[in-house]
Amino acid sequence: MSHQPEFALELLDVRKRFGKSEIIRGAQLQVRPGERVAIIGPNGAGKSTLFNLISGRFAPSSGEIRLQGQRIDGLKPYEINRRGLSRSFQVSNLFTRLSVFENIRCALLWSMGHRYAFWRFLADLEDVNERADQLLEMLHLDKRRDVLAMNLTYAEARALEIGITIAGGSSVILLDEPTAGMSKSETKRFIQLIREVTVGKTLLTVEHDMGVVFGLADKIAVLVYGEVIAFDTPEAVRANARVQEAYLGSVLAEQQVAGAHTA
Ligand SMILES: Nc1ncnc2c1ncn2[C@@H]1O[C@H](COP(=O)(O)OP(=O)(O)OP(=O)(O)O)[C@@H](O)[C@H]1O
Repeated sequence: MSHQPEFALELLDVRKRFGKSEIIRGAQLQVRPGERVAIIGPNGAGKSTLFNLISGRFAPSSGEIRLQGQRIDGLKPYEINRRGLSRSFQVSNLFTRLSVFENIRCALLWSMGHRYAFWRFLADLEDVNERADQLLEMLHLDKRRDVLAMNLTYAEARALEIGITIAGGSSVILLDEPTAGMSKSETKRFIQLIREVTVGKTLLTVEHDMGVVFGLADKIAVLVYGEVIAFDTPEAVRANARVQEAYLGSVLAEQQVAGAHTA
């Protein structure tokens, strides 16, 4: 039995400069296995940059990033993926001319191709179709199995995208604004779907919609000017005076006003 590290993902004094400006300024974060974490913060706080650092698109200027206790900072995105971290792709990265089933099958084959020796790969090939169908059922896409990806509704395409992200069996999943562009009822269903398909996994999302944040996250990380100023349960973050002042007070007020107008 391999022992499980205390943290699935750790950021230790992570910094990132672009030219002269330091965008991530000593970010700290310790995420336990199985936690669902939403990263929130004002525009330009560095949320996307943080995701790009974790997934290996950028290397940090200094600091450490650890996945299951092992350093991953400076590794290439595919190497980080191989170690068990998967980031959602944009809808446009679906194979639009392949069916839903074929998209999932490709994701499974791709992940197996680099994880297994060739003889093992051949043996496992027989299981792939079955596993693809299981995933489609979980995603509630089984009835859309043979539809071309280009003919899916927006919400279905986002579900397929999440299926592709989790297909490889990664234990840490990064989702960038998973419900962006969805209606209120689609969003509600989609949060439930994300909860179902990520059971047992560690989940990080970047999210602007506070309804999604409070519906999905066990913990919230508040990023302001490249620093994590709070990392706690939704209730504690909501009550945190520093967060209220820096960010959440105004956002919640705005979203309540917006909600009142659309209600
Ligand atoms: N490759 C880059 N080169 C130079 N500056 C960059 C680069 N990427 C991001 N930045 C700058 O870093 C800052 C933070 O951007 P980032 O997109 O990470 O913020 P964010 O919190 O995701 O914002 P939003 O909520 O608006 O998406 C911005 O000022 C942005 O201009």
